[in-house]
Amino acid sequence: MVVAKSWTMVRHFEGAPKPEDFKLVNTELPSLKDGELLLESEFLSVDPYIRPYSKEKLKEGDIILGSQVARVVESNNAAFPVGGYYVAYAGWTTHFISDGTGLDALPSNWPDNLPRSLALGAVGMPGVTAYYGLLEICKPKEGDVLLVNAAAGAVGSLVGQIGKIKGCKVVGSAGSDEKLTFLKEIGFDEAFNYKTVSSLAEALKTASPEGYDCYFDNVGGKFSDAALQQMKDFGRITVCGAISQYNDSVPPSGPYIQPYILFKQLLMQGFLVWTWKNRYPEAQKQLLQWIAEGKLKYHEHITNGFENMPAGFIGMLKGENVGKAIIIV
Ligand SMILES: NC(=O)C1=CN([C@@H]2O[C@H](COP(=O)(O)OP(=O)(O)OC[C@H]3O[C@@H](n4cnc5c(N)ncnc54)[C@H](OP(=O)(O)O)[C@@H]3O)[C@@H](O)[C@H]2O)C=CC1
Ligand SMILES: CCCCCCC/C=C/C=O
Repeated sequence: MVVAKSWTMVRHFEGAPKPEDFKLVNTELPSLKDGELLLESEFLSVDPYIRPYSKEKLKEGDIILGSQVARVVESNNAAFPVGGYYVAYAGWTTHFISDGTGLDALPSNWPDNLPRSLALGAVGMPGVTAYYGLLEICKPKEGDVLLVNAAAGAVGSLVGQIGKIKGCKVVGSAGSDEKLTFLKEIGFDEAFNYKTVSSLAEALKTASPEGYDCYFDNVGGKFSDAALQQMKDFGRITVCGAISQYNDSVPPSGPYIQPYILFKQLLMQGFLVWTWKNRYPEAQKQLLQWIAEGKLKYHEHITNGFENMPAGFIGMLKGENVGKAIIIV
């Protein structure tokens, strides 16, 4: 008999998630039926979307939302042999039974020397987000100036590097000086700490006095209010995330942005990676190639131990991570 350990939601989050919002439960899993397989999580992902999506998708007592790279340890389904690795959205759990629905095999050309955890990061959902969110909405051209915030994180660090590959000048903002050093190491031209600058408007002007052609927004809120005013005419904006607002229970009122969009003739579009689900392989192939060529660097922020998963999640939301936040079971 296999016992699955799972993190469940004690109560809906109010404000920032807290350790007491999570409860670890043990569940004995039943024997497999025909067509079923048992998987064991190897790496789990903690992502910002868990905070906003929990409200609509979970009820109290449910397993927390999330994805993992998991190995088949027992199988009654010939299509999923023992030893195979898959990305699943089974939530925060060490073991789970599946009939194969929704399991995504790692790309077939996965190099032996690459950690499988990258299937949750640079070659997974965040990588695909950076790839299509930047290339299909911002449509960067050689010589464009690109701005990205939460720049040292999973998505932002890839957006900046893809911008460099496409010939942009890249400006990033992040929340610590350690992160600014990281951004310079991976090729950002300019970087500033949004927590310590005296004025966001001045920091944006100093980093690019001529303004910005492309803005990849992971943060929203006051940062976006300032960034919109620094856009060049006909600038393109990908609204990928709004992490500064995920803990708000009442939407804050901000400046009304229509005049900036109107008089600068900006293009601003929301992006959800699920819309690109059938084009994952194409992006993953290119991301793997850039990694192999040394053009795309990845960094992971590892939390060891399934029991530390809430701390890893809370820490990521607070900005403790450089690169992709990963839990090793
Ligand atoms: N639309 C889509 O399909 C997808 C959207 N996303 C979005 O992209 C964004 C980045 O996700 P991901 O790369 O996985 O996460 P990150 O690895 O970037 O981790 C989150 C980061 O957000 C920053 N942050 C937290 N609170 C604030 C705040 N109040 N103001 C500014 N920055 C803050 C922190 O960095 P710092 O130290 O710099 O503050 C933290 O490290 C999120 O908004 C997420 O929701 C992600 C995947 C798919
Ligand atoms: C229930 C799974 C939701 C995955 C959402 C991926 C898009 C992310 C949006 C914001 O972070």
